[in-house]
Amino acid sequence: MSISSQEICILPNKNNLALLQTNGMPGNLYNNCSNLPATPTRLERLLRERELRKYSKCLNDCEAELPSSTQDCFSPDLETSTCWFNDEELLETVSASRSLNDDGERLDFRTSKQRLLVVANRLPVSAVRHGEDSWQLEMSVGGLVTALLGVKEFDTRWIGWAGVNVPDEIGQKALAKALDEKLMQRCIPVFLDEEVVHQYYNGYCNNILWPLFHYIGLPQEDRLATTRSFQSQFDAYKKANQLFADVVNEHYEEGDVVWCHDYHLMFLPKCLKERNSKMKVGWFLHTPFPSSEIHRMLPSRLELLRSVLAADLVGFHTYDYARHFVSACTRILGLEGTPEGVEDQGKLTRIAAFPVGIDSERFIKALELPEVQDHMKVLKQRFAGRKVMLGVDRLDMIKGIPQKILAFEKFLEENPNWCNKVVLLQIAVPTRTDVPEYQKLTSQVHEIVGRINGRFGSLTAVPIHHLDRSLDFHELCALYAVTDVALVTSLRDGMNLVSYEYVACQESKKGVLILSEFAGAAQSLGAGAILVNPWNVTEVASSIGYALNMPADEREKRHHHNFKHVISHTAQEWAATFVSELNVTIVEAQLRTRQIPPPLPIEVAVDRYSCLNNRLLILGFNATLTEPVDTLGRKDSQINEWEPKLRPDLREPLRKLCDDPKTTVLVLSGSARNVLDDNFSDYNLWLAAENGMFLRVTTGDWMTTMPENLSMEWVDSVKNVFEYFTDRTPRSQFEVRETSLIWNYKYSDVEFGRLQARDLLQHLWTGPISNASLDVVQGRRSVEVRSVAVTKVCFSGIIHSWITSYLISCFNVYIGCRNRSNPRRNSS
Ligand SMILES: O=P(O)(O)OC[C@H]1O[C@H](O[C@H]2O[C@H](CO)[C@@H](O)[C@H](O)[C@H]2O)[C@H](O)[C@@H](O)[C@@H]1O
Ligand SMILES: O=c1ccn([C@@H]2O[C@H](COP(=O)(O)OP(=O)(O)O)[C@@H](O)[C@H]2O)c(=O)[nH]1
Repeated sequence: MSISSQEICILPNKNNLALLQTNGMPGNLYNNCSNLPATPTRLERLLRERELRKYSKCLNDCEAELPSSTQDCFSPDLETSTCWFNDEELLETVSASRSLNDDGERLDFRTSKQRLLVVANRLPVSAVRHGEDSWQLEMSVGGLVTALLGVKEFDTRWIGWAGVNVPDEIGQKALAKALDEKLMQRCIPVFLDEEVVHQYYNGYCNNILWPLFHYIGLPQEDRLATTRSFQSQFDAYKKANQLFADVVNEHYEEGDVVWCHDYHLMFLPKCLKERNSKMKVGWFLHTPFPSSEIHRMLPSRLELLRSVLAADLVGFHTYDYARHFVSACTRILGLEGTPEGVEDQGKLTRIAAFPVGIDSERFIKALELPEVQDHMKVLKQRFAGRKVMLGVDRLDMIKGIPQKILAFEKFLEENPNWCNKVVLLQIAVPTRTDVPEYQKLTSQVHEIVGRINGRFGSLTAVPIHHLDRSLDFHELCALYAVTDVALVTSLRDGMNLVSYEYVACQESKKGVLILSEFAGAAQSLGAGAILVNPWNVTEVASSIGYALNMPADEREKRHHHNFKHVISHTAQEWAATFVSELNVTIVEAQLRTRQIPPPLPIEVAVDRYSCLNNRLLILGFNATLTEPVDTLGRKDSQINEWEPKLRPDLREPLRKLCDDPKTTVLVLSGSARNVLDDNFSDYNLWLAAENGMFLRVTTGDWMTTMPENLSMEWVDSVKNVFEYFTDRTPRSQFEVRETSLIWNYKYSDVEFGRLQARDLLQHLWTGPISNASLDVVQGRRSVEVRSVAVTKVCFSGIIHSWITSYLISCFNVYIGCRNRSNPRRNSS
């Protein structure tokens, strides 16, 4: 079949790439592309990317064949059609979507489905062994599986653990084969031995990270033993992540998108990028990310954050989780948080919220299936005359099952007339059964259910039906469809897809959703659901009463609102949005990299250095030769740390450099003369204090380059302002130098420090310095006020003439200073 005028054609034309769009196609956004800005915004890039993929998919679906010559595509219609992109950037976007063939000139529409490697701890199926080489595969239960099975737009391979130990090669080969043939998404197993699973999955993942991320905290009392085995569990975690990385590397093809999932694989982005820095890596967290104060408790807090930041794009269900993550990176790692993400040494990791959804169509369509209808009939008969409330959860402490049941008990207590008229069906799917905490929870729940049924039940009926098992998809849909109220009381929950599924199946009944405000879903379904604090049993009990008595029109309105959301925010949309964002992030990163001067390759520098005879090394002091700041502010009690000190490990190398007759060293700093004297008097070098206002060789006296008429009348009033803010900003300090004043808050709480700095600047601008000829320099964590003539830039003029007149003829000059993470924000 050839491409008709109702389809599109992507043509490369010499240097430009034109995407020609004909009338009938969707995506009219760029119909008038002469308006397309030369430098598109991120949103525009994203829209292009998404549209492009839609087109490719469209062509793919109708199996369009490429005409023998791209010129064949021209038709009168096409002549008048819209010309899209014509920039190099689009070429990258297109090739990112794998539409570009090897020679980069023609596009192969048929390979345009982007290859996606989904890497998650768990495969969508769990394996049960039936013989030496025979395996039975069963669907895994959990929101992550539900969400990812809904992803259909990509050529997906799923890499994960099959939930079983397979020590022998025959078994491994047979399982790999069975998985390869499974489902529409091919599955590739990662084999983990029992000890690794015990330490990594049961231990580090489910006994440490999971409770911590859900605000349950680190092991205490009977979980205290974990504290001692923490390091070995963390080692197993890293080892397991490396095993996942090995499998990814084995199956990776250039251009693939690698999407890592969840708290089990926080180390994976780093492992992958270390091996191949060009790999497109995204990481998504399905759980909450807690406040930085909670994350801070984790002994491996730094390593985990750094590893995740190796990814190009990091995603969370909600803006709150993303915000917490950025805050952990700024407070714990001391990095720069920007509206786009987190920046470290010029590298930006994009951080954003991507709320997951479900494959709503699958649920809606399932309701028509005869087997689902049959289940519905049976359920309706079984509970005729009673209102039915539903709970569907993994039997996990975060799901608040005991709290839910206690609230239901309270409701029955307070509303005895409802006793025989309402029933709670609780599906509690066993999970992580090897972890003692989960075993304990099971007994606790059984005990409460038994007590309440004993208290409120009769010979013929009990108020709570509790099932410790999972249901198949059809049974579950039937339950969702016939019940009157769904009760989700998670104490914390990344998203909670059960609430989405319930809404999707309630188009006819319009049941009520009672939803914990601590589930991510509360942010999307909050307007239609009754939101509750699950810890407040009284509130939940009264919400149950409200839901059971809710008039039909209110139910309808609430349901309609949520239904609209569920059908428009699907799992497919979620994945497509994430991958588009990842593709665009990579294009933008490439554009950024081109703007930043590349780091000097060490070998080249060393080579050049070695073959020269007269060298001048100009070194910065603060953060170049001093200890880095402990971003957690632990050194606050050690006042002497506030004084900048030459790093002990640099003393020897510096001495060697200074003693080398072929090398002259100059330390150029904003610090005062006495600070440089204290640190460098013993070395044979040049010192330039206060940004070059003072200069001396250590064997001689200080000279000044300060202009004679430099006015310092402003100092006292600025000092008053600095004093005021130092008093009110714990761990901040100010320094009075001979030509400038500097207030710094590098040991203070970074966010508070920034607010205070803003306020301080306001005071300065409207007060003491409003008319003075001063420079106010806002540093990364400081504010400096100095006379206009006092800057390193001025000094560079001075040094330039000094070097020219005195040294340049015989020296080769090197300048060393700290790596600035955000040049825009740094002044001086
Ligand atoms: O694999 P398991 O240890 O048996 O646990 C099942 C899954 O539980 C968690 O699900 C989360 O993902 C959902 C979808 O994004 C979300 O709605 C829910 O709030 C989360 O709890 C876990 O994060 C997965 O990795 C597990 O596979
Ligand atoms: O018997 C059951 C009970 C639950 N689920 C599925 O398990 C997932 C639970 O996801 P959710 O996001 O609510 O929580 P998670 O278990 O991932 O924490 C949902 O998709 C349910 O359809 C299932 O397949 N069978």
